[in-house]
Amino acid sequence: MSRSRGRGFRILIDDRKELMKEDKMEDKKLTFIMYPWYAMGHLTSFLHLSNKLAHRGHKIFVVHPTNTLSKLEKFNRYPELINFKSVTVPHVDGLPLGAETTSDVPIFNQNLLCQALDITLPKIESLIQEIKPHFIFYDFAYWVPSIARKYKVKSVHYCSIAPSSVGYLMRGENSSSEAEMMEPPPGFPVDSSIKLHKHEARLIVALHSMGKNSSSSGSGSGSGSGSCSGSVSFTQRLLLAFQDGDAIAFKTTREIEGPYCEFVEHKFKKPVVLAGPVLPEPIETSNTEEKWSKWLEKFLEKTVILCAFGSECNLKKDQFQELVLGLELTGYPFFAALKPPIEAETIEEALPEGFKERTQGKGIVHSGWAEQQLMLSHPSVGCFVTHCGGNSLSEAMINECQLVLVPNFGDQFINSRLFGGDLKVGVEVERNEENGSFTKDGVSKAIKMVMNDESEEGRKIRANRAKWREFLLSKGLEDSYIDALIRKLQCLL
Ligand SMILES: C[C@@H]1O[C@H](OP(=O)(O)OP(=O)(O)OC[C@H]2O[C@@H](n3ccc(=O)[nH]c3=O)[C@H](O)[C@@H]2O)[C@H](O)[C@H](O)[C@H]1O
Repeated sequence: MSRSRGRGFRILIDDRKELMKEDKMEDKKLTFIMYPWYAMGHLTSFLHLSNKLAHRGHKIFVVHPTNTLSKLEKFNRYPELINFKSVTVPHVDGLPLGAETTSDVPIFNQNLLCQALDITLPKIESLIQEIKPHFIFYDFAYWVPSIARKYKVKSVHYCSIAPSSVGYLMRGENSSSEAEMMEPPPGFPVDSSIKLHKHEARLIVALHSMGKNSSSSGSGSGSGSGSCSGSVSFTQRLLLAFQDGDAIAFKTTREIEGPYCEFVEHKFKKPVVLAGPVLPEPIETSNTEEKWSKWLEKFLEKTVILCAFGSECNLKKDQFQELVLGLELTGYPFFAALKPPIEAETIEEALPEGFKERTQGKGIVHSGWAEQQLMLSHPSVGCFVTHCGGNSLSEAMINECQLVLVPNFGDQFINSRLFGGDLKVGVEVERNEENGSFTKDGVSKAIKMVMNDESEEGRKIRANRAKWREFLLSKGLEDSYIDALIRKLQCLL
């Protein structure tokens, strides 16, 4: 009897002994420490996986920024097995006072947040000594594997960024030019639609050089010696994080990103294990969400446009205004959860002239946090205008809303090409090639295309969207991936 247990892990089982050994292994309950990068998109991603592991009786300790616990507790479906371990972010010169996650820090200063987390090394080491886990799942903290090895703990880089993004963006220490970054790296999957526009490549090259030659309060020398270096650049950090662990895990499926996973496995010469779709568990509604749910109920099914740009994105004021004017231009009701634009203190002062009056009762631009998972599942929501953050896309894909893609930074560009190009489950808003700006007409056009355009392209996108949603929700898919992941992890022990 042969049983495929996931990519590249095919075993011909020809006797009960082998099955008995395997079943015995599956009974072994594991203990994990989860140490995510302090970004909401990463914190929620690690928690979603923790729920799947806890569902199978494994024990998990999740390291989190102290004051963000209130936003995270609601995701914990197994409080008897998933324990939060608060590790406060030390202050580093240049970080806003009290900064805890990427949403508190301007994007090009986030290397300071990296350096602040580097200072938590001794705390993480003492957690490993105290908890004695089988595994530590880590993120950007490239020094975790060297610490884990001291205590014979296996380390897995659980990457919240998709393999297509890792394969495309991680080019090596010597930063690529804009022209090189516009094209895929050598050996990239041939039928991939992923390329970068000029303005996107420019931002990526700037991101990769973030933190280069920065003096810092981090301590010790490079990885491998159980300490960390304060002057490591963002690129070096990510490369080390991929190179030094015992395995790399992604939240994706072979069916969607198999060729990209193989490219990454070959590039880093490291086992790549897949957690599958890691579908978010339903979360409890709160009073605030009740209020928004009642507002949404006023409208016909699948007619409201939901717009949210994640926990980090601050648009420039002119783009913020083009976005909300584009929502208005469609004539559909809309709910936008956006952070105030860079040049404004509040959403109010950033809204275009007369906008509030014109959209009274039909449109809301909400400043701050709205439970996106709940909003996406509401029957009135028919379209999701997203910045293409990894979690936002996976949360949207299991709901019925159509997708309009407005990537802003980093891996969001690659996610947008993957969903709008390879999978064709959504449409990208047209951008100015030189500076990447979009217009209200472009926003409105993209929304109408996916919502009601009877063109061949509109129909094709809606059909693909339904097909991939059905695949991700198919019975047994998620369990098969999580069970295969656990088996592969047990083989690492
Ligand atoms: C992996 C990486 O996470 C980062 O985080 P970011 O917060 O931007 O986006 P998401 O991953 O969508 O994560 C955002 C998470 O916050 C939730 N949310 C956000 C805003 C809000 O008002 N209410 C909510 O509930 C949302 O439901 C999702 O779970 C970067 O984008 C990066 O590009 C992405 O690939």
